[in-house]
Amino acid sequence: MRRDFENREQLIDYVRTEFPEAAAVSDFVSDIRGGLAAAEQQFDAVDPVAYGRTRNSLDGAVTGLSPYLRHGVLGLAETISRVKQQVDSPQSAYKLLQELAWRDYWRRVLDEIGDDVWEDQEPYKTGFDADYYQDSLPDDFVNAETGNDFVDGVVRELHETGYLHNQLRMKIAAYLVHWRRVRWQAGAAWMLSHLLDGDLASNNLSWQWVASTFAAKPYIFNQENLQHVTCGRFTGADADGASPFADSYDELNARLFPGATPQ
Ligand SMILES: Cc1cc2nc3c(=O)[nH]c(=O)nc-3n(C[C@H](O)[C@H](O)[C@H](O)COP(=O)(O)OP(=O)(O)OC[C@H]3O[C@@H](n4cnc5c(N)ncnc54)[C@H](O)[C@@H]3O)c2cc1C
Repeated sequence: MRRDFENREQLIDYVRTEFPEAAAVSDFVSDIRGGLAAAEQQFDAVDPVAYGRTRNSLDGAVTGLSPYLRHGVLGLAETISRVKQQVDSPQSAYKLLQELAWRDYWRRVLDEIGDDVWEDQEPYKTGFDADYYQDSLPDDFVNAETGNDFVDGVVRELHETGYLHNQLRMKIAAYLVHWRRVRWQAGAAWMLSHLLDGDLASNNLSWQWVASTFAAKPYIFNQENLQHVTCGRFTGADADGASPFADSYDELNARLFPGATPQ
């Protein structure tokens, strides 16, 4: 493959020509830059202390390191030790180190289970058997035409940027599996094919965690939490103003999982 390009446009044209099938699926070009210089620039902006305080918010100080870790531009062990050097004591970087440890953990699970990462690791704890869930993604979902500002906005964001904040990944996964009753495998394959940091271990095992096939209970969220973590960017409402995410957690659990055994 060619490696010498005069500018980014030339590189983009080359990739489009070499991978016409990919260009046909999605022709968006993400702002995320590849390469070591971009990775170093991204690392220089990391603030482990602010990360610990704000990482769950869409406006939070998340690192954007995942594409570089995924493609080996930055090594995981090297990144962990560089983060520790940035702070007075590892305690100050606790949250960031913990998240990097999750990455390591998922990778080790994948090493053990191999291709079974596509199989349910445990039964669903939702009160439904795996057969209850549909195998394919609904058309209105993939086309971002559900009418719900959160769902359509997140689908478009993933298609256009190749990146989603962790909270958006968790919530869109929960929507597909628990509100639309889609098997997590269909959602995982879709997300993996669009993410610039697409990683079999982190992706599939996180989907299984949301679905409850690798966790003690399903992950869900409500409208209040959605609006809070997305800093008001999404209302979570449908075109008619109603929201499938309204209600308390108790009410949502009763509605979504009527046959589940209480935890
Ligand atoms: C449904 C779902 C699918 C996911 N798919 C992927 C994927 O394909 N590739 C991928 O790299 N991550 C995946 N994640 C994990 C996480 O969402 C991303 O690593 C993170 O959002 C990447 O953005 P960041 O680098 O700004 O993260 P930050 O929040 O800044 O985190 C720093 C680093 O810690 C690691 N990390 C953070 N959160 C997690 C986590 N929950 N699990 C594992 N490692 C974590 C990542 O290496 C990340 O780069 C997924 C999570 C969910 C819920």
